[in-house]
Amino acid sequence: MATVYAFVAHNDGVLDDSAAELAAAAKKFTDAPVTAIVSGSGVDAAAAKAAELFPAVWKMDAAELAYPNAEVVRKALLNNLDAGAVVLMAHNTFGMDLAPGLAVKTGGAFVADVVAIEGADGDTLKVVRQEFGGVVSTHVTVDMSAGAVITIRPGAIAAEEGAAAGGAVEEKAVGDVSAKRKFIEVREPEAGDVDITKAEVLVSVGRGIEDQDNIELAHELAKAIGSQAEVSCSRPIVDAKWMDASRQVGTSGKTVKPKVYLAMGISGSFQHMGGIKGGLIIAVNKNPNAPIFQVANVGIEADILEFIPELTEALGEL
Ligand SMILES: Cc1cc2nc3c(=O)[nH]c(=O)nc-3n(C[C@H](O)[C@H](O)[C@H](O)COP(=O)(O)OP(=O)(O)OC[C@H]3O[C@@H](n4cnc5c(N)ncnc54)[C@H](O)[C@@H]3O)c2cc1C
Repeated sequence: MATVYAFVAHNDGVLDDSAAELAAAAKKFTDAPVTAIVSGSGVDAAAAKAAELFPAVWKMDAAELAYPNAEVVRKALLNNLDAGAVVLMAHNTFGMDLAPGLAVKTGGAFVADVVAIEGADGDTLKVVRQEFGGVVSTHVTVDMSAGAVITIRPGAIAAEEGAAAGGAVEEKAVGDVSAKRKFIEVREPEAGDVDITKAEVLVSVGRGIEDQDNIELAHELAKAIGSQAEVSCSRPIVDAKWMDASRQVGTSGKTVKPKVYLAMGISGSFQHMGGIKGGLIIAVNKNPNAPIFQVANVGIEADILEFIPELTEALGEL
């Protein structure tokens, strides 16, 4: 098998959780050393962190890579990758932009949004993807003989605890990365009313809450739980303008790490679940086949419009 690379995401010198997940994902199909690729401007700290997870690290450090422009990064990768390379990256917003074009340019196979890796037999890789919002799993074989670009769903493959690779960092010249796509500006999101990323307990409501007026039920439950609890939501609730975007959990919202996550009337789309990192997930849903029951630690089949007030009342009696 050709060299396996992991393109790792980072921010301000801090590696994204997906970096360790990519290291674990690679070990599921190769015993060979995997090279992490850290791209950006001023990435010494991120490269050093990547070296704790991977036996080798390529540092692509250049002013042109300061902003996440997939066209520029793709060119820098193509200037360095060897023929037949197998490249893993997170199935996040940037990975979705970078990966397909990279596969086209390298001529390798492309598999998106992998949730499990079953192993490899020679150049044939077996992976699992999900269809129909997670209701159906598809087992896919991938011919990696001409290389491959594989995006892995964040949170789907568990990182290894306490991995210490002690890798060596090698600086790579990025080469010609002139691109038609130009960086214009970074727009910070408006500050919201609460910081759900700090909450220990999240009462999170989805479309199952049915009506804007019912959102008050979630606030009452959070109040009954105590000051460590906040209310968060899935994206349809923000789209309906029933809650501020600062409360949205998911790949296009916030990433949260509460001790307890109460998912109320949330189906469990990967875009939502991708924003939950750790903690006990308690899902309440009236549909016994809701995909969230496959990933929740505790599943309760109930109507949340009855369950939430009952739980609030019971907590009030403690
Ligand atoms: C690029 C992109 C980015 C996205 N980013 C995000 C994101 O960051 N966060 C996010 O959440 N979504 C995101 N989405 C949307 C995502 O795909 C789903 O559509 C969304 O998460 C579904 O929200 P939901 O679970 O609340 O609604 P639904 O999928 O409609 O599920 C509602 C659930 O409530 C249950 N229910 C209904 N009534 C009741 C009741 N009375 N009691 C109990 N259960 C009930 C139903 O059985 C169902 O399971 C994104 C989509 C795209 C394309």
